Amino acid sequence: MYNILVVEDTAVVRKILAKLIGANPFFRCVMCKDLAAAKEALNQGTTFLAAVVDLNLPDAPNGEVVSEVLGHKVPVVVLTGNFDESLRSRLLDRGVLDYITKDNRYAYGQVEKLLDRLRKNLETKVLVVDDSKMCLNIVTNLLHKAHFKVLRAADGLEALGVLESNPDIKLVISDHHMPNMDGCTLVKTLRQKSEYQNLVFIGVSAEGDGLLSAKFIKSGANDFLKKPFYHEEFYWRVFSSLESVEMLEMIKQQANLDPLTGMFNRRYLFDKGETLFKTRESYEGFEVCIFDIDEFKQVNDTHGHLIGDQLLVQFSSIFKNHFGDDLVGRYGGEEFVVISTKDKISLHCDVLNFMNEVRTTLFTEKRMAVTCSVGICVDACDTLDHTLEAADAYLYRAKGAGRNRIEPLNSEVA
Ligand SMILES: Nc1nc2c(ncn2[C@@H]2O[C@H](COP(=O)(O)OP(=O)(O)OP(=O)(O)O)[C@@H](O)[C@H]2O)c(=O)[nH]1
Repeated sequence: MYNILVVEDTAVVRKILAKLIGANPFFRCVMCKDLAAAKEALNQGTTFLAAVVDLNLPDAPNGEVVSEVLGHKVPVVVLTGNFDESLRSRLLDRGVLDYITKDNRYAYGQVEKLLDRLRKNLETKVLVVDDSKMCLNIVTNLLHKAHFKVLRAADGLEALGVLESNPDIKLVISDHHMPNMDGCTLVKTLRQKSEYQNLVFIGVSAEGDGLLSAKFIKSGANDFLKKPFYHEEFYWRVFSSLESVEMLEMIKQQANLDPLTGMFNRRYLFDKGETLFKTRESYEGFEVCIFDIDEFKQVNDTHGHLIGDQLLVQFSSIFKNHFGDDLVGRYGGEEFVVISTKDKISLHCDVLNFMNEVRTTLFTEKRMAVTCSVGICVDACDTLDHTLEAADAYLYRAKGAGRNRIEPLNSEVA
């Protein structure tokens, strides 16, 4: 949980901010009506992720709260009705992270979005690459103020080494003219490797005739900044590049998940399953199981589709608990798949334990008893598809033999 300090004298604005910021499960708001209350909150030793402050307070009408909060090294977001451009630029120069005016209803959403960005930054590693110590320090300082974790390198070659030993770096901010390897060569080299396709890369340079920015972008950079840059532009370019890549990652992740149960879907099972299949020699085993809930149609017909959905969610949650070490997913309707690389006896025991839990569980608010049937193929066929087909044939046999059983049953664990 991260604390957010809100210093605002208008009750209705406090209420809006409390609702918006409070809706974020990571945030706890500390509300102050004036500078005196803010001082008290800051001096209590509480750590704040950021502060959202109004400039015109009853006991501090000229933005005095900004110095107070900055003095405690807490990032400041000004939310004000004051549209004075020179005041805005003076405050930004003093290190205020952003100056947001209350001129439309989106302003409040913008504040919440910025706070959430700061929270995500705590876990975001950035590599700054520059041969000038002074430039490295300026950029590092800006990034630290926005809560990023910062690593540094003096040229492109050194950057490659830092990236190799820190695969969780999300963003590179790189100068162009450097000894050993320049910025454009660095980004070109990175984009040739599959592991760096999602890395955000921002080129920076004092050379700004347009040719270099084009060269950077053509080499694979996401954006370009001309030195010297204004820190507001720096932050928003960094934030928006990160957000685009995060959005793409989220879409990719969603594309792999079944929306009802949150389990991996068929597409992902095939993709990941193929990788396991190709490398199966290196594991203790390679088995495929297909589980199918017995007479599930009757559940829908008797209690309706929503109860059927509830049952699937509950079933999949038990399923995930029992096969946490394996590749598992929803194969279709009421069918679930396990692709396992452990030895066949261990897998068989897991299957039996799972089926026993299903048999003894009462499902949904209707407290229904449920069983399932399983087909297991313990010896990989020539392809993954054929292995799945073999497991499916066993499942068919289990259904035909009366359901609520494993086919074939391993005599060593039966
Ligand atoms: N509620 C709900 N039902 C689904 C979903 N996907 C598939 N189904 C239903 O699952 C039922 C599967 O029925 P059948 O294939 O006849 O199988 P069954 O009734 O389980 O019978 P056996 O497999 O032979 O034991 C169908 O009625 C589908 O409409 C879903 O996401 N939610």
